[in-house]
Parts: sequence; structure tokens; C-alpha cells
Amino acid sequence: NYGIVLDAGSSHTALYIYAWPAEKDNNTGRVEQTHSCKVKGKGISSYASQPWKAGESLTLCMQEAEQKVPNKRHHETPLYLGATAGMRLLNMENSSASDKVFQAVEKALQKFPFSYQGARILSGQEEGAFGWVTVNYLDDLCSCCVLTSMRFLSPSQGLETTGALDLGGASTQISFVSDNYDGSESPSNSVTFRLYGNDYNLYTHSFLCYGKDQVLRLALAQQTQVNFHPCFHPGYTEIKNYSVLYDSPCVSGRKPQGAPENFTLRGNGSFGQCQEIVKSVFNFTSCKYSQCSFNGVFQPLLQGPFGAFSAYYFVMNFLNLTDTSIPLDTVKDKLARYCATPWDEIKLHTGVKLSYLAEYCFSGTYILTLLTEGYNFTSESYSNIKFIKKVSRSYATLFLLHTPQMPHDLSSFPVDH
Ligand SMILES: O=c1[nH]cnc2c1ncn2[C@@H]1O[C@H](COP(=O)(O)OP(=O)(O)O)[C@@H](O)[C@H]1O
Repeated sequence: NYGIVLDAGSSHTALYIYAWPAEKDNNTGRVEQTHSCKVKGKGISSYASQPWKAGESLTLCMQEAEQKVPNKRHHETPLYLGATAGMRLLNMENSSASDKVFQAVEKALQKFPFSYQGARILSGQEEGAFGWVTVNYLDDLCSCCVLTSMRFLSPSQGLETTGALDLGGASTQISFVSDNYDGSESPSNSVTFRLYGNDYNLYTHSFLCYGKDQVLRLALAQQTQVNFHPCFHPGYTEIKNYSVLYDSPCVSGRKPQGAPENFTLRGNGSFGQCQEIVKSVFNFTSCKYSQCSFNGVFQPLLQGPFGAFSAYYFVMNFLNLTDTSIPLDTVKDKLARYCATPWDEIKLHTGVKLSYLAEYCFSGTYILTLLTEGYNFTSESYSNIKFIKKVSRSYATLFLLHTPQMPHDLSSFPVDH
């Protein structure tokens, strides 16, 4: 059997093909990712003003999928598109634009012979839950299991599950199972589902606007009137356009009156000062629950190991900081040294987009601040985090989109041991 998922993030869209053996009781019945294709361009939400292009952008990857899935399987192969925070923001800002993007996408996808199951925006809860399922289905985290999916037998057998930390461009998710959380305090953070015969009660929260690209906008928006920005390297200069910077519902309310067209961004590379700016995007003033992360959002006590993926991994891997056995203070020192490195030296790094190179100091600072100040990881619990290069969260999307409503009973999905 085959299934196709299009994962439409804020900055990219990718197509994944999954395959699994037809016989349910075959104990090698794992779902494998057999093919992936990166859609050219910046993600479908970036085509808000030219929706037809969003549809066209998918054509090449869809043609590849037609080649890869055997002809006789085409008609029974489900095809899904799940869009995340980029489309959530576009929908908030201009719902007719996001409708048009979806119409164009549907029109393009329906031309293909697959069993089209619809395109929709995933809720933050779903996105958090998919990340968690994916992390718990990964081979490299499950050294003791013969079959990876056996990991899902673990709670009843006294083994722990792994929490999921997902950092996107527009939103960020935290999801974990905690003994202190039964879903009664802040039920909107609870997702319950049945997977491989076990019931899970997951804590999950998605912070819209706390993806790294949106927080960077906030951090820039606060500093347009000052001479130097500490989150950029000494010697870095860039002309920034005000309208482009404020063109997002995450920052639009903060646009100063009578702002000029452009401003010049100049870096001075100070981790400490950058961290102060980043801290100011979190609100810690009120919490109506027993405990909160930030912005008044309930969070139970952190528990167990965590897998941190997507932009967490891209950034920490680039910075050579994925080893969490290094003391947190040393990690901060290394990042401080990196931020203070002159741009002339940084830009010599080959094979990495200049726009990414310019932002790693900010992104590393945001990641450490989000983990410690935002989610309350301490010097001790930091080492429970593993930065992982994950296949893709759409792995789990395929599972969960099979059932339209939360809570999910996934016990009938292919790999049910
Ligand atoms: O090689 C890289 N280095 C740094 N950041 C990267 C790299 N590849 C992707 N990213 C960033 O990872 C993030 C991926 O976010 P995604 O598109 O999944 O957003 P969403 O889930 O919030 O909609 C974006 O901020 C993107 O710029």
C-alpha cells in the first residue's frame, strides 16, 4: 500500500511517499518513507497574491509521485495536504487569500490519478501530536526495540515515551506525557488517542508567532530605531524594508506611526544583549494555572527525554551545539563567541545560504532562551534533550489524517502489533 502526504510549512512544501505491506499481520509491517520531493519555491502560503502559482508549484513533485507509485496502485493511494502555521497566519490575515490558495492547490492535485483526500490547515494541537507520534516512531531513539513501533507498547511496560519539541518558521510546538497531567487542568492542551492498543494522554501546545522567523521579526521590530542590533554579527549591515518586516499578523500591531520606507540593520554581536531582546517577547506576568510556560499558557512539570527537531536541529547542528552533555553554561559561552565573530569571517562559510548565515546567532539565542526561560528546562534537564534530524513529521500526518476527528483511535492503522 502507498500513501502520499504534502507537508506545507511556512517556508517550504515537501511531498513524501510512504509504503507499507498489505498484510496487516505481517510483523515487518512498518511504514517506510520511500520517496521525498522538495517543492521549488518558498511554500504555498507565499503565493497569496498569485494563488494559481501555488497549484503549479506542486506539479513537478506530483509528476514524480506518479512515476514512483506503481500505476496499478494510483487510484487507491490516498493523497493528503496538511498546511501548518504559515497558512494559519495567512488565514487569519486574509482568509479569502488562503481560500484561493487552497482552491488552486485542490485543482492541481485533483488532476492526478490518486485518491485525493483533501487539503487543510492542521490545528496547532494536531501539529503537536503529529510531532510527538513521529518522534516516538523513530529508529534512532529506540535502541532497545526490535520493531520500532513496539515503542508504543512502552507505557504499560514501564518505559517512558519521548517528548517532542518542534520549531518551525511561524510556530513552535511542545508535546509530552506527564504523570502530573490528566487533561483536567487546561483541557485545551490535552490530546488523547489510542495507538497500537495503548491510550495516550498528551500535553501539547502550539505557540503561533513563536516560530523562529516570526520571533526574528519581533526582535527586529523592537530595534529599528537603535544603531546596532546585538543579534547580528559585528560588521553586518542590511537595508530592511519596514513594510516587508511588518507584513505579518504577528507584528503588524507594532508598526510605528510614520515609519520611513527602510532602515539600516547593523550588527554588534552581543549574545547577552540579544538574549534580553529575545526574553522580552515572552510574557511571564500572569498565570491562572498551577504553573505556566509563558503567555499564561499552562504547562505541567517537564518529564522524560525530549527530541528537538526541524529548525532546532538545523540551527544547533550548524552551530555544532547538538551535544547536550556539554554544560549549558559552556553552550552559552560558545554561542556568545560565535555571535561576537565578525561578519567578514562568518560569510566565508561556503554552501550555506547567506540569509541563514546571518541569522544563526539570533536563532541559537532564541532556541536557548525558549528552552530555558520559556519551557523551564534547567542546566540539569537540558541534557534530556536530543537534537534530532527527523525524517519528517508528515510520517505521522499520514497516520492521523486517516481519522478525521481528535481524539484518534489509530489502533486499526497498518502497523498494529
Ligand atoms: O538549513 C537551514 N538552516 C536554518 N534554518 C532552516 C534551514 N532549513 C530550514 N530552516 C528553517 O526552518 C524553519 C522550518 O519551518 P516550517 O516551514 O516547517 O514552518 P512552520 O511549521 O512554522 O509552518 C523555517 O524557519 C526555515 O527557514
